[in-house]
Amino acid sequence: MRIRVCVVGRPRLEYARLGLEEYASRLRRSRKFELIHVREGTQAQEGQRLLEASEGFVRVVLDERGQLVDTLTLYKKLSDWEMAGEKVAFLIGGAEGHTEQTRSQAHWLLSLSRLTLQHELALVVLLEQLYRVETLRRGEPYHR
Ligand SMILES: C[S@@+](CC[C@H](N)C(=O)[O-])C[C@H]1O[C@@H](n2cnc3c(N)ncnc32)[C@H](O)[C@@H]1O
Repeated sequence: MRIRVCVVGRPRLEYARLGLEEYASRLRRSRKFELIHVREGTQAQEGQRLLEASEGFVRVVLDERGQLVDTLTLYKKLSDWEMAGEKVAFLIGGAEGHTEQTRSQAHWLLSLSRLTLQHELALVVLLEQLYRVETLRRGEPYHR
């Protein structure tokens, strides 16, 4: 299945760049995985760019107000979409977060925690979870 992660701007924090490279390279080994950086701008412009970058994909909008799930539920959701032949895009907002317009276009609003995370940190957490799901799919003993 094709997985696309769309994020506002490029990571500036060193630790985020390292985490991102680590999990993105692990994911690319076995998945059609793409990371799209959209240009920063006003909140509305960023929202529009995220929507354009995820056109034709099932949209999972990352937002602290979203549904809190465990890793196995995320795995099940992705497996169901894979069986249905869908491609899935995860959208991470910029410093101001998502607009109501972006949230209204979500197939699923997903929360990683009730805490507000800096968006580069949210990106690293998301990629680690996608990698974790990938190891479950391959039957590897990473998730415990
Ligand atoms: C700094 S946060 C934006 C905070 C903003 N005040 C808001 O209300 O959304 C930037 C982005 O990181 C992601 N993010 C931060 N915390 C998150 C969380 N707990 N769960 C899911 N995504 C989160 C979201 O995509 C969010 O749009």
